[in-house]
Amino acid sequence: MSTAAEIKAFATKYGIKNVNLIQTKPLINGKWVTPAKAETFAVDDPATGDHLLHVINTPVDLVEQSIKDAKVAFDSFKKTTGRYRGGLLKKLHALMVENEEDLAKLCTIENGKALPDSRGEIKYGYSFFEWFSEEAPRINGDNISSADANRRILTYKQPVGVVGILTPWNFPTAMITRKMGAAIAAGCTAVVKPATETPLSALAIGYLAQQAGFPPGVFNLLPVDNERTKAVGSLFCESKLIKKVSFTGSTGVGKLLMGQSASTLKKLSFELGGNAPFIVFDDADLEKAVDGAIASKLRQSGQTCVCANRLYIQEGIYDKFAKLITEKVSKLKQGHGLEEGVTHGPLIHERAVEKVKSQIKDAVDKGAKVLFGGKPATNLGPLFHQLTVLGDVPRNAIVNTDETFGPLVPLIKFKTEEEVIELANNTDFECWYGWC
Ligand SMILES: NC(=O)c1ccc[n+]([C@@H]2O[C@H](COP(=O)([O-])OP(=O)(O)OC[C@H]3O[C@@H](n4cnc5c(N)ncnc54)[C@H](O)[C@@H]3O)[C@@H](O)[C@H]2O)c1
Ligand SMILES: O=CCCC(=O)O
Repeated sequence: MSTAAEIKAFATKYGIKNVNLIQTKPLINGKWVTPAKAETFAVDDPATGDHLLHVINTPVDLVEQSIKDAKVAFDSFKKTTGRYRGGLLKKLHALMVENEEDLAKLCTIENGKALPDSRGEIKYGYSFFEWFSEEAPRINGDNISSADANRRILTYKQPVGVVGILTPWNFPTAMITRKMGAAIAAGCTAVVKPATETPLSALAIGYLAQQAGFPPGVFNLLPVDNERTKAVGSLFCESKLIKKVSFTGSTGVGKLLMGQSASTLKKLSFELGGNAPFIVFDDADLEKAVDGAIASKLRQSGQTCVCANRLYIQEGIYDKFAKLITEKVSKLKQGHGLEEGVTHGPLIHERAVEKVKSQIKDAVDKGAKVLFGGKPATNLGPLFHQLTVLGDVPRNAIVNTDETFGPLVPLIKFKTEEEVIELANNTDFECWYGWC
């Protein structure tokens, strides 16, 4: 792991005021643990490729120990009142507010997103603690009418037990706080494996949870490298002590985890991939439609699960829309997320850059036109790809069916409402609301 001097130098370099937020060891049963044989992995700045700090690669036996510790902690934590747990979350919320700017910087440094985006994430992240601090005291059951006059039916809500939390790099703070807020409010304890790319944001929450007075074992943080991630994923799914797994990430990994959970019939909550359509009709307000499309499609350089993936533009407004979105995208600024004025940072890893490149090549080979960008931007850093607008994207291009998770804006022309509804719904991803 990084030495105290390295951590101090890192904090000074990036203007992080609260140096205690920077932790590089796993948090197990209320302690920052240094294993006997301390292997580490590097945390990189995706904008430059520089190794920033080294974090301990938690050994599997310590992960197992932390699951046992979380179970012991659960046996008393489950008996606490919702009001007590709400109080813990309230304190943690206040501490995150106090350390907001430092947390935002940490997020940008390891994830690459522009600082204003990270500030938004931290606010979004701590809002879950505020929300669940208010929900915790009001976890009520139901009194249900019975068909039999001699009976009463009551339901109680009880915590499920130890929860395994697996979070992604694209919201290194908010995906932990959302899952953890709910678990703690309910009276569960948690073992968390943060994304390998972004452990620092997670460990900073661990530090603040300690300051907020979380009892030992209630919230455990287990950073591991990519190789060990698979072993920890299957351990969480197959452990009899873990009663629920919550995961945000790719559909492929979600399927794997679901398969691994069969042996324990685990309760699962997953948030996976998507393929959202963005539809613009001829009578749309052009400015608003273009601004909305950019905000949705290019947020965090296209790396959020709620990004629009494919843009359907009606033929009457198509040319004007294509011209305006190209103009507006050309004014956005890519670069290091901490640099003033930068709106878009790098992608997270080489696989992400390759996916964008291959979807562009596929669409262009099938007849799409590059209206803006179209190439990697290695002049900015190894993981940058130009923000790209493709026009006349044919319907057989892969981008119609496969999520990009990158800065590619594909414009697909349509004629009628019936046609576009058919196209929009022609996807393996189900509509959540049952409207479509
Ligand atoms: N829904 C979301 O918010 C979200 C977030 C990130 C990524 N994604 C999806 O992931 C794709 C690209 O990102 P990626 O390739 O880094 O995704 P990924 O699924 O490989 O990684 C996401 C997270 O899952 C963890 N993970 C990976 N393999 C695991 C395993 N076997 N067991 C347990 N955890 C494991 C990783 O540490 C990472 O933090 C995107 O196309 C998108 O669909 C979705
Ligand atoms: O990227 C997906 C997570 C973002 C969210 O659900 O708010």
